[in-house]
Amino acid sequence: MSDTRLNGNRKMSAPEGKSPFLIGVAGGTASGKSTVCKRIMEKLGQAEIDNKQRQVVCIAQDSFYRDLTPSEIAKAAKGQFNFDHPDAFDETLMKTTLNDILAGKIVTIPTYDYKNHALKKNELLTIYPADVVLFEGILVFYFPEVRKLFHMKLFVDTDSDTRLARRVPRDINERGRSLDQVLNQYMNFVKPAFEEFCSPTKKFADVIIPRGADNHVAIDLIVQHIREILSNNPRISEERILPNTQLHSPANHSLSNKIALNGEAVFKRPH
Ligand SMILES: Nc1ncnc2c1ncn2[C@@H]1O[C@H](COP(=O)(O)OP(=O)(O)O)[C@@H](O)[C@H]1O
Ligand SMILES: O=c1ccn([C@@H]2O[C@H](COP(=O)(O)O)[C@@H](O)[C@H]2O)c(=O)[nH]1
Repeated sequence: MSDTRLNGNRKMSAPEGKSPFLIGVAGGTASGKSTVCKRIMEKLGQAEIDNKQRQVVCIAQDSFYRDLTPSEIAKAAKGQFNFDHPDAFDETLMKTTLNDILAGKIVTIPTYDYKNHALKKNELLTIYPADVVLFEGILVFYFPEVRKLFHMKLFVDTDSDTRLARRVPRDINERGRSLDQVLNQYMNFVKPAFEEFCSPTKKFADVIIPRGADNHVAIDLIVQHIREILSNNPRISEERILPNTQLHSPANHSLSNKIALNGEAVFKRPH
């Protein structure tokens, strides 16, 4: 059965299932990308829903780190491998997987084990066709062929002091690093790669979210926009999705101070 939907000004056909609205969420390490995605899912009433039933799903770019060679594994163990360089990712797999998702296919992706610097190939996540797919990571806008797949591009813009202050405890508590390891990796690889590869991709964003998940106005507006897109889709009944977002009205008048717009419209259509 063929499923055709109007997604912005591009008509997409998904013979095997739904073709989702694909949102890229970029930003430096610990900027709050995952937290912003989590908030969006919560506000769309998706957080508690079983994986198979979800209309909004989130995928991390970390699931597309490439396999390391034995000498790279040795380097990684000594904190000498650059996980912030585009070459650390499997661009082809990222592209194929996102294209499969856009074609409405069910895909499986591994989760990432930061302690061992490797994909957990026996812990696969199944991504079922959904209405909205969020794809978050430091370099999701870096690769042109991946970038062009997004219908909406968000950049989480949190200052570098805050990001480092968040990364240190996170990497120590959740990713098995010592303080020295975190700081050395940050100085040698993370910071220079952010400046060279991640920060320049901010210009591709449709919406820049200063302060990440603290920016409730930006998140509410994004949620509202997603809700409108979904309600324009005749296949999705209103009650299945999206209780109304409460916008914080006192802040509405000063929107331009809250969201840095990168273009003439708040949200651009697919390009
Ligand atoms: N607005 C915030 N206030 C306080 N802590 C935050 C905030 N946003 C994220 N964090 C914390 O900072 C760390 C990194 O956030 P995360 O969303 O995982 O960033 P990213 O996905 O960009 O690496 C996590 O420990 C998270 O709980
Ligand atoms: O084995 C690894 C793989 C990645 N990293 C670091 O992770 C961040 C990206 O994840 P965020 O959640 O966006 O912070 C990247 O900066 C890598 O340096 C790692 O340390 N080890």
